Amino acid sequence: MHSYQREFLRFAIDAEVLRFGRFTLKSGRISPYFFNAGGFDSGAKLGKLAHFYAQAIIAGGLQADVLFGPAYKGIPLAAATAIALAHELGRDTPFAFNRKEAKDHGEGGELVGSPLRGDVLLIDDVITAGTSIRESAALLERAGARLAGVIIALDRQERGDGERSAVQEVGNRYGIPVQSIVTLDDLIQYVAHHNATAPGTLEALQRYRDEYGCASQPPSH
Ligand SMILES: O=P(O)(O)OC[C@H]1O[C@H](OP(=O)(O)OP(=O)(O)O)[C@H](O)[C@@H]1O
Ligand SMILES: O=C(O)c1cc(=O)[nH]c(=O)[nH]1
Repeated sequence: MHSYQREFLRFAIDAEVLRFGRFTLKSGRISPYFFNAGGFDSGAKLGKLAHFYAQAIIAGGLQADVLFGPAYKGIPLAAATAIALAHELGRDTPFAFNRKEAKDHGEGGELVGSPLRGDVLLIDDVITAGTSIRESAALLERAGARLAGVIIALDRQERGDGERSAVQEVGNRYGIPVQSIVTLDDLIQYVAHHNATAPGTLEALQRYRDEYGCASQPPSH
């Protein structure tokens, strides 16, 4: 694990974005941990988060014409990361996001921000079963753009439809790179080596990985 990944996990745990307990996921799975990007709830925290995304985008060599953040939590991520890319790296990248309910007055429609065109880099917080990414890929296709890559904060490394992880399935299905700042393996490694969580947390994470983890975990970046 790189030092920026350890720093990111400490940041997410301190901000209580990464919490441990009992959580029901969109997929219906009951998870002993949850990543709630909504907890990056101040200008300083969001700015720091965007810096980690920008670092991971560079580390993964990801290029795009437009950044796209799916509603809801992807919206501030796309906006903040576009600012970080412009200020820190001099890459002024257009960004866009969608509405979950299409607007029927004013400018109307489900898309906000830059027109979606060319290669689009999708930015989100987590991938669990991959539903959200598939929905976004269909939306991009309808708009005439191409999903060219995905960047997320946490790859939960869970099985999707088959034995492979949802991240691997998304990568193979669309032939695109899927980059994360950290993975569940990184989190387990971090919890094992730092006294940052309640007793029993490590074992609960390991049991969850045994139950829902993919057959072979992708390498940690
Ligand atoms: O890989 P998946 O199984 O789709 O799960 C991950 C998705 O679930 C959450 O979004 P959610 O749709 O719950 O909405 P929110 O952003 O409005 O919280 C999360 O932000 C991811 O987009
Ligand atoms: O799978 C989900 O629904 C999910 C998991 C997680 O860690 N964070 C989140 O916002 N959603």
